[in-house]
Amino acid sequence: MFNLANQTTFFSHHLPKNVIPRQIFLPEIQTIEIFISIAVFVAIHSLMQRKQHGLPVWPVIGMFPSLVLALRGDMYEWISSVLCRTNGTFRFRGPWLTTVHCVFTSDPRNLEHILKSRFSNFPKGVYFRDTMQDFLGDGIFNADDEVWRRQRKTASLEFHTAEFRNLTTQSLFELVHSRLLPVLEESIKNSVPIDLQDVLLRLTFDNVCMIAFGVHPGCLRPGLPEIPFAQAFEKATEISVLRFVIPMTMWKVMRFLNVGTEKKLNKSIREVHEFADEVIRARRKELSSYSGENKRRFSDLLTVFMGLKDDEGKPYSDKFLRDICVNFILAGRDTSSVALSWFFWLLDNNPAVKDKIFSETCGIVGERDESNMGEDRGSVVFKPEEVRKMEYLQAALSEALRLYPSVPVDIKEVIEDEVFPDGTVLPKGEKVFYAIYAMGRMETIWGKDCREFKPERWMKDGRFMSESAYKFTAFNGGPRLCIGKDFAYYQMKFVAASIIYNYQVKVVENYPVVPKLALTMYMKYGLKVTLNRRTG
Ligand code: HEM
Repeated sequence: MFNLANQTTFFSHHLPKNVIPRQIFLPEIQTIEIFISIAVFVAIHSLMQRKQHGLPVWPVIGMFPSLVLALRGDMYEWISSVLCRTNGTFRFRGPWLTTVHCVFTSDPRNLEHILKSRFSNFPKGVYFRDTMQDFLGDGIFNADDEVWRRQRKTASLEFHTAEFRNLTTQSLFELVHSRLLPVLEESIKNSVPIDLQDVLLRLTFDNVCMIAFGVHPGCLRPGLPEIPFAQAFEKATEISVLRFVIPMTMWKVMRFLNVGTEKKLNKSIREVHEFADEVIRARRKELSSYSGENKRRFSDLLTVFMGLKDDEGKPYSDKFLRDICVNFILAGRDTSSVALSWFFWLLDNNPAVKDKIFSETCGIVGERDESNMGEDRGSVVFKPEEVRKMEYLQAALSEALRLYPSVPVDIKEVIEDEVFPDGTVLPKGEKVFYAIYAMGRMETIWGKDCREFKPERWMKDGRFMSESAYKFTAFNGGPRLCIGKDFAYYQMKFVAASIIYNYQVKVVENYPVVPKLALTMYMKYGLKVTLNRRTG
């Protein structure tokens, strides 16, 4: 029979001599038992909620433990697995009294609803604006309503002018032939692997600075020098995204005290802004020395916006001009280069696709008239009309973006109570994350082979066939469809074709390739490759 007195004696025999045995009373044991029973019940109940809600829901802290665990691994794969379990939509419940609550979706019907049918009810919203305000200010990515509309209209018009097209293609041509290929040649000469992601980031950074500012920071040149502005820009995007997973009050307090990640963010943003302010000052000075028609020789966005007036008929402030440029750099810098990095990694794993792209480029060069034949391989420059003909390459790039979209997750906020087409109820103020990365991994959207890299799924009768923007959302959709989409395809095709036509690219064996948590889908450790010149 259970005897409490005997139990106490048993314990006292086994205690070191100098420890005075403490009496354990029945009520105390009962309290412990009750406490353990409650804990077990709560744990079982919370874990059982995983079936209904996709994740365990704990009292007070909600699903936060799962998020913390996910942050230590691959966040995008984690979101995808939860969305696959929950048929494409789930509600994330964070700790009580925090802002970490939202809905995740990857259902194309919901995406069409958000991005097109009910566009005005799903702005970027206060939460996104608050989180990104320090870095992006009132620039196009961070703006809604009139502030967004005005920038969108002006930029869209400018992107379609002949001067702008000339500026972008000319700058790209020079970057590839006078910078990229010499840098790649240097790595062959020195027989050292090269970080292709770093090289591509430098290329698109120089290219987009030309588009936004009309200046060339010179990131891509032999020796690959460190450019403080580019480094600060990267740090600022990386740290800004952390604000989405830290409770708002916490990062606001850290910002106020200027400590931890907020201190680093503050420093990086200051450096980005100082660079932009300097360019703006120099441009104003330069423009004031020109008159009339001479001003037309600048077709970058900064100069275009400098010539416009706000609602009150006043020229835009330097701060607003800075925001516009910083946002365009963010839009055009990382997106194409990280997409190209994933593309080259996928080609390394799929040599048959690489061979097909090489054959396509050779076929196009082969169609040139006799006078151009016999050109040295390195001196072949693809013309815009030839780049447009590379349909299989376009399919392969689209397939890479389907699996590794440059913007893996995007966010909107609901203004008025709403119901998604899949029945999910969204109260006013709810934050909605649409998981573009997860969409590429949904069998319900792309079929059983969704995780395979198959450019052929984009080809029909030998021609590239695009997909609905609500199924393939790498470039967003609806009124906020990426302004730079056509240019981005041109840029990626030109760069990819120039590399593949000239070199065999091989990823260094066993090189770790994993995504990094940032606004855009960087490879955490870059992409180390070796190059061999093609001959013949
Ligand atoms: C592979 C390359 C690219 C991809 C995957 C891409 C993707 C996207 C996505 C997903 C958005 C929506 C972002 C949001 O609203 O939160 C977007 C917007 C935008 N993109 Fe791109 N982009 C690419 C290249 C470019 C380039 C090269 C430029 C310009 C030089 C550019 C300019 C813009 C602009 C200005 C917006 C804002 C549109 C708006 O809010 O109205 N993009 N892009």
